[in-house]
Amino acid sequence: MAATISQIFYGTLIHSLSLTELEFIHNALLGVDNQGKIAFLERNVSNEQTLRDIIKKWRTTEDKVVRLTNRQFLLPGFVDTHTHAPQYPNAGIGMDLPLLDWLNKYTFPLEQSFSSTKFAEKIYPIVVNHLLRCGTTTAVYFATIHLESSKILAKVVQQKGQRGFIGKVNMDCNSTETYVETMESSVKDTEQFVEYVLSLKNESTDESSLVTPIITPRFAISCTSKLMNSLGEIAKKHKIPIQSHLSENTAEVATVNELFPHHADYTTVYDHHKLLNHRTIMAHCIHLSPQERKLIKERNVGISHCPNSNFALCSGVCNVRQLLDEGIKVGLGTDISGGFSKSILDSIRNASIASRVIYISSKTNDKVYPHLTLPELTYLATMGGAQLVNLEDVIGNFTVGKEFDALLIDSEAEGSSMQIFDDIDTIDRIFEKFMFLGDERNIKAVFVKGRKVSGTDITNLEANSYNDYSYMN
Ligand SMILES: O=c1[nH]c(=O)c2nc[nH]c2[nH]1
Ligand SMILES: [Zn+2]
Repeated sequence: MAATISQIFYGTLIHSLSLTELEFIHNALLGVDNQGKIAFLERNVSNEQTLRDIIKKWRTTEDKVVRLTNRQFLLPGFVDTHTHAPQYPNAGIGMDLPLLDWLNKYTFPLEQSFSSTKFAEKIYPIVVNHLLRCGTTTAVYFATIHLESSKILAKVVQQKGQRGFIGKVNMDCNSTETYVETMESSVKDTEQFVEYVLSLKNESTDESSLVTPIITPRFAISCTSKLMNSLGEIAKKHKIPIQSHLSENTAEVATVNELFPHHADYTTVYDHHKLLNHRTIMAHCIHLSPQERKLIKERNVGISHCPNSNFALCSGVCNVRQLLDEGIKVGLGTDISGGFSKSILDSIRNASIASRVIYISSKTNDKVYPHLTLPELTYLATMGGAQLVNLEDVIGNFTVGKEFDALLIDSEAEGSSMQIFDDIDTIDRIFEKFMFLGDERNIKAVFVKGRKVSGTDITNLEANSYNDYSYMN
């Protein structure tokens, strides 16, 4: 029996077919079923009769059709593969220090405030709302060491309908006196947290299946060997993902080498504790040796590239071209508040600039690393991220059968900072302008699994202009 169609979009769709192939589908007719899945995608539906025939074939009605203007298009939702929800109040401050000092001065004191569940209840809904507004349909979150506040983040993500991977942070050494756990409590609380998030999945509402627990040793400096071993076991037992930081800053790498002198390198420390596998996401990975990259590739670990953070904390410039050439999975992350922006559009722009820095400095060398192209940047923000969270068969582009995580982009939204010129700007130019000049004002609606989770009324796109700034409050 044919699926029940709940919504149909008619207009331009833009998505990645592969790392290098960006597809523009003009006069596309895309149907979403009542399970939030893409039921059909017809190309070049250029006349009304064909449109009506297709609608009839799917036993649905024309009132389900949302007609995009020729200044609008659909994009797959963005995947933020690395961000710290509790650090959001610090976004935009504290760029005067390198990583380890920055953690001690700015980050740990703020994270410690989440010992108060009241504080978590106040901050986390704002974070999730703002990320959704920016088009982040899937986010991979670090919370803090606190069990109850971490549960609140998971619950908020679930309630707001975002696809989320939520980690209670683990730290049992080398922190401040007040922001640290014992090994035993860290393991116990992590087990409880995992059970809680898995139980959210089993609730009967539809959106409940969108949250997943992720094991989150902060980094090797703040975890004892015993703790890392236990966390590897918990991840294995529940078949759940793992996230951490790796090789972000040279002082961090030197400290890890001092703390774990029996291991060949930083990557091997995690490998020894069974923390590297196809479900692992490692943020940064700027200063990896060739042997470390080989191990990352062998274990099929994904790397979250967070260029804003890498520039802001002066950590270094990651050679993403080299990682891609070596067949390593890469996605983009905002890394709030190491990175000062909450938007994956900003990650796209900084990834572009970082790749140009690498290209410029490689031009005089034997090995030249070409900078990332627009199709590659689009892929990293959508399909690349989907790969990191092992959802490449579920989200990331508009393949029939996938779930509809999408953004409705309006290049002429009210207050938009993109300038469109009628006689010059074709849709491919408009798309490129959006990627480099657009912002959340241009993101008219955000869908996760077919459900609108952010944005304005889309029933009459010609008539409605975007003027809802309520999220600013
Ligand atoms: O950018 C970062 N942000 C953090 O919070 C962190 N903790 C360890 N290493 C880190 N890097
Ligand atoms: Zn981080």
